[in-house]
Amino acid sequence: MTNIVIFGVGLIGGSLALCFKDKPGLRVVGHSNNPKSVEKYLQRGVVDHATTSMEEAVKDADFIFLGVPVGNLEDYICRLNELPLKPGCIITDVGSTKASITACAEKLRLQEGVHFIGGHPMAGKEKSGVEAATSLLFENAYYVLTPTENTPQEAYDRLFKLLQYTRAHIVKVDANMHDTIVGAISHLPHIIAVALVNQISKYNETNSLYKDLAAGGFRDITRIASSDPVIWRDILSNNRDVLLELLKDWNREIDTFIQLLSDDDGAGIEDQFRQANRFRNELPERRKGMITSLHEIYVDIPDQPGIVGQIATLLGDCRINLSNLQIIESREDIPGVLRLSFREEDHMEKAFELLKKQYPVHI
Ligand SMILES: NC(=O)C1=CN([C@@H]2O[C@H](COP(=O)(O)OP(=O)(O)OC[C@H]3O[C@@H](n4cnc5c(N)ncnc54)[C@H](O)[C@@H]3O)[C@@H](O)[C@H]2O)C=CC1
Ligand SMILES: O=C(O)C(=O)Cc1ccc(O)cc1
Repeated sequence: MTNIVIFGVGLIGGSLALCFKDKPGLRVVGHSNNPKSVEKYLQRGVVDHATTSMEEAVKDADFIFLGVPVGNLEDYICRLNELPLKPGCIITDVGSTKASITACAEKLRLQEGVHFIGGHPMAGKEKSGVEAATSLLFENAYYVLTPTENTPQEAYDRLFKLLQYTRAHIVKVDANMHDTIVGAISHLPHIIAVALVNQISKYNETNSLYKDLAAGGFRDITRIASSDPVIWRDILSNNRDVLLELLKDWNREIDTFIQLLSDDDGAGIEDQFRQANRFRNELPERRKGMITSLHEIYVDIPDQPGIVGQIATLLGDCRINLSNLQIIESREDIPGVLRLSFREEDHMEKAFELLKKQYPVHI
């Protein structure tokens, strides 16, 4: 039996638990300091066993996942290192930053035969808590691991193998490089979304039409401003140096627009949009990105007349609301791929369950 222990069974910890739960030979144990949370994990069937005792949780652990906020990770590793751990145990985390935790684990002398490998499943959402957890969260997303030169290959391979249950694409990245890149593509956009919402909310105090008229585009690019304040306080503080540099660059981009507008430089504005269009259109089509605004699934469909209508009717009959439907590849020699978008996550999940009985479906 392989024992997997999860500290912090929230959105990410809970989603991992659901990926491993009921898989042959795996037993999932959840830990919380709060007895009510322990009850909740069991009631929701997210784990096989749950406890408030750290010592009991880790007694036979083969893998320990830390799903707590970034600001608590170092404390957890230090406390775990004081407990009797099983030789061969692998400790890993899911924190959105990787440099400081990887350096901390390197510096700390972990018990003989115990290894830490940093991890970051690069998928999530603006909701938090075990209530928002789903086994589909990581499917087709990247999952970064940050082993160091001291990480035994055997330990990396074991974690890599276990993580196949997430159906994510596991990639090895240097921890510092991770923080630089993820700072740019995830942390900076979260700051921008929050700043934009706060700017508009101040205008709204004088005229509530701002809120009433805020539609499509505004909602799309500000969805992530609804993310958990404590989780994001910790991420931004932890990646502070990288973000301060990125924000200086951001100011330069904004200054460019100030200049273009002051000069009434229409061609320059067009050029900014052209450049952005080019890069954005090159982003991977079918990979679940960091900042997905819609819930989408992809269905491989046979190239036969009426098939699109049949799928739409099937969903409609089950009261599943589609927000968009698009054929993204259709040639005679390959099946078409249908992209179905949903505004509601649970509608996407229902559609996934329904359609997978008849067609290959990907997330
Ligand atoms: N939210 C997202 O989309 C993503 C978050 N992450 C990372 O995953 C980790 C967890 O984030 P979420 O699952 O979103 O948060 P969450 O709030 O859903 O879950 C956090 C869990 O940690 C527990 N917790 C909170 N404060 C604690 C403390 N002081 N001591 C012990 N336990 C505590 C909570 O009870 C909860 O079970 C964070 O490190 C975050 O950076 C990684 C990928 C995506
Ligand atoms: O909601 C989104 O689209 C996100 O960007 C989620 C997210 C948040 C934090 C991460 O470390 C990784 C992914």
